[in-house]
Amino acid sequence: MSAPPDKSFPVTWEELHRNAKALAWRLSEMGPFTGIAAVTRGGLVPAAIVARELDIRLIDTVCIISYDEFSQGQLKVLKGVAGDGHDWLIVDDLVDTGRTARAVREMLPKAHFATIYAKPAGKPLVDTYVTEVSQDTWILFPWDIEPQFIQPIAKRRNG
Ligand SMILES: O=P(O)(O)OC[C@H]1O[C@H](OP(=O)(O)OP(=O)(O)O)[C@H](O)[C@@H]1O
Ligand SMILES: Nc1nc2[nH]cnc2c(=O)[nH]1
Ligand SMILES: [Mg+2]
Repeated sequence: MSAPPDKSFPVTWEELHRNAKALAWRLSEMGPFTGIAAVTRGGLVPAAIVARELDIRLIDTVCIISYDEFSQGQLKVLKGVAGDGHDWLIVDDLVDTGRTARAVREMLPKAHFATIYAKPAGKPLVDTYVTEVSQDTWILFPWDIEPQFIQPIAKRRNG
């Protein structure tokens, strides 16, 4: 198991819902979209929220394995989507290095690619995003975390 990057950016369910709705507001001025391709697994919850807001009922999945916890390995595509992505929206939770986005874009070159979060290296690969996060920060999604005791700052500083 590799270690997480030093800086973390925890996201609550409420913040995620608010940001996914902000993404939907932006996307509502584009399209209309025939359907959504959610990039599993991180894109599933954002795609559900965007689909609800844009009244899209046709949802498919692009299934990719990329990261094992905090380190990226060889990309493995388990399942794609038929067609070239014309009038389709791709939704993922974030772009980091952009490797996943690049692979999905190659599969669906005509689709509109949207994420909630974008780090600088992956930003050029996304058509629409909501929040930029620095490259050395790890975003912690609500489904990856649970509340637990944490030492006061003073104690953490003094070792
Ligand atoms: O821009 P990149 O460096 O390629 O990273 C971005 C991808 O990494 C995460 O997925 P992950 O592989 O962790 O799988 P998961 O969605 O199943 O959690 C995230 O959901 C993006 O899909
Ligand atoms: N949860 C999470 N998954 C990622 N995959 C690539 N970058 C990240 C990140 O910052 N957070
Ligand atoms: Mg993912």
